Parts: sequence; structure tokens; C-alpha cells
Amino acid sequence: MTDTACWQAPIAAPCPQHRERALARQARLTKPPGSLGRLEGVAVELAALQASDRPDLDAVAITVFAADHGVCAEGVSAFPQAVTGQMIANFVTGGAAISVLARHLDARLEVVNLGTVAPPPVSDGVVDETIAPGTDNLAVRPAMSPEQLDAALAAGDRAAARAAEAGARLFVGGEMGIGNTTSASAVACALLGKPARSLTGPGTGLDRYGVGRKVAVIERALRRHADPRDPLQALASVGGFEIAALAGAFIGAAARGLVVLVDGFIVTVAALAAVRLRPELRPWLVFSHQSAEPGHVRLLQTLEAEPLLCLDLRLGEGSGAALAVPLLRQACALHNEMATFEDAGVQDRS
Ligand SMILES: Cc1cc2ncn([C@H]3O[C@H](COP(=O)(O)O)[C@@H](O)[C@H]3O)c2cc1C
Ligand SMILES: O=C(O)c1cccnc1
Repeated sequence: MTDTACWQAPIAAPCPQHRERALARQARLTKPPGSLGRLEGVAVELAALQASDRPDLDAVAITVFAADHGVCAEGVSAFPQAVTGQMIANFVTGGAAISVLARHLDARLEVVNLGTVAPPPVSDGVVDETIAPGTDNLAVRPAMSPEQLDAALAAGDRAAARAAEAGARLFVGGEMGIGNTTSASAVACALLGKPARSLTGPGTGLDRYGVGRKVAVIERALRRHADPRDPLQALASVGGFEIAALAGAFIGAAARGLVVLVDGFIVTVAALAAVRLRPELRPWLVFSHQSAEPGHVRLLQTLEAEPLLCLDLRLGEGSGAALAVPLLRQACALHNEMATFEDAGVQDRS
């Protein structure tokens, strides 16, 4: 499908020496060993990933990938498709949840438009990576062509390159695309070989009849497309431009040494596809939260991921990941700034 693909860039392993030194430091800090719980392990892994004795997440880049979905023709979302383009404008003018969170984190926020049916007015704040006005209806035809998949993966990689260029140490990927919980569930079912009902939920707020319709649409789509366990096939046949771009961005971020903080259901599906493509990516992924979308917990189990937060969020946009950034920063601050027993003259256990 792709020969000189961006998603084939080498991804380094976390540094074992820095991990050892970080573990030794944690053991000398003025606290009973293990008393900072999972924050200790998080700081140690960040030190190993950043190959640094003082991990730091001051510079955060958030990229929201937006695109529309032909499958909306099947009535799979509680909201109209025009909302995707309208929300792009809202991201840029600062009124969306992720805009507020990014401001308070002092994070770089970028919006990448991969193709919407009702594009917002041209704006400085939006990177135009339009592939098509949206995917095809995955219940009837493949969502995208192999060339469109390549374009989406490459757009994600370019976004990761810009984040690295801007000096970010942590990459947050968000998404916006009415109908994209249908694509995400379909990709997850394809990759995991599970029936649609096990990974499908209400998204923006479907009632149980709506969820039943969504399950039927996904089942129809899965019957129609061949070899769905191949991650590239799954993304092309039932994915979305923003989901594929997220997969490309995560591989591109890790290849450039940026830790990736994974958001909710849709972003985790992109992360799963990316890990299937590149298993070396897995250590670079930190999982921020468990979404209220019912399939998310199954995906997290598959990825052996322990999310930091469980707040019943079901928004997307990268919002859950943004909410976990302060926790990660505090884990680094504790690791970097606490005194050791020797420094503080505190007696260690005998
Ligand atoms: C105003 C609004 C803002 C959002 N921000 C994220 N989403 C979230 O909801 C959508 C997926 O749900 P479904 O598959 O049910 O359409 C995605 O755009 C996702 O990011 C939003 C949805 C709405 C309506
Ligand atoms: O968890 C998510 O990412 C999610 C859930 C519902 C709607 N939009 C996003």
C-alpha cells in the first residue's frame, strides 16, 4: 500500500540506564517507597522515554484533527454533520472545551482540517490538509482509498513534525468529527475481531434504538470489507481521515522523541491501529483517562493500559488528555524537586 511511508520511521526504545537511575532516585526521596503510587512509575517511565534525569512536560502540543464521515447518512449520530466545521471555528476562536484547557495549560493548540462537508471560513488557526469533503459511507463502500489513507497518515506525521519543531515534549492528539464513534467502533471491531455490539455505544447521546441502528450499520460494514485485521485495511475500509491522521501523528511523535498522551475512545482506537502497525510505539503511549463510551475499557485492556483518570468524560477533542497533563507535570516536579533522605537529613528506614 505504502512504500516510503512516514509510519515506518524508526522509534527508539526507552533508555534502560535512565530508567534504573530514576528508580534509584525514587527510592531515595523523602517518602516511604511506593507512597506516591502510580505517579512514581509515571515519572520513571517519562525519565526513560526522555532519556533524562529530570523529565519535563512544560512544553505541550495539542493537535485536534477534524474530518467528516459519510456514514452520517445512516443516522448514526445525535448531532448534524455541520457541527464538525462549526466546531473547527469554535476551536480557533477559543470557545471549545479543548481551547479552554489548552489556554490554562499554556499549551500549543493546532487544528488540522482533513476535510469537512461545511468547512469553516479560512482562518489562520487552521491547517488545511483537506483530502475530500469527508469519507465515503463505510456501510456501503470503503471509507477511503489507499491514497487517501496515505494522505491522512502523512498529514498526521507533518503535525507531529510541527509539534517537535515547536519544542514540545508531550504530544496530545484530539479529534472532531460527527459520526466518528461509528468509525472508531468499526475499526476496533475489525482489529480485535469482536462483534459490533461489544464495542459500540451512544457517542454524543444516541438512545438505545439509535445504538441498535449503529450496531447494525457497523455489522453491515464489517461484512462488506475484506481482511479487516490488517491495520491499514481497517483504517481505509471503515476508518476516518482524523483517525488515520492520529495514527500517523502518534508514530511521528514517538519517532521524534515526544511522549504521547492518549485521550478517549476514538483516540485510543487510533492508538491501537498505530500500535498494530508499529509495536515499538506502545511504550511511548501514556493513557490519560477511561471514557464513559462503553467500548473504551475493552480497548484499554487490550492495550494493557492503566488510565490515570476515570471521570465519566465522553467528549473527545483531546480534553481528557489535557485534563491529565497537570498530574503528569506534578509527577515530574515531585521526581525532580523532592529532597533525598541524605540531602534533607531525614533518617531512612533501618
Ligand atoms: C458540539 C459537539 C462538540 C464535540 N466535541 C467533540 N465531540 C465528539 O463527538 C463526536 C463523536 O460522536 P458521534 O459519533 O456520536 O457523532 C466527535 O466529533 C467527538 O469528538 C463533539 C460533539 C458535539 C456535538
Ligand atoms: O471518549 C471519546 O473519545 C468520545 C466519546 C463520545 C463522543 N466523543 C468522544
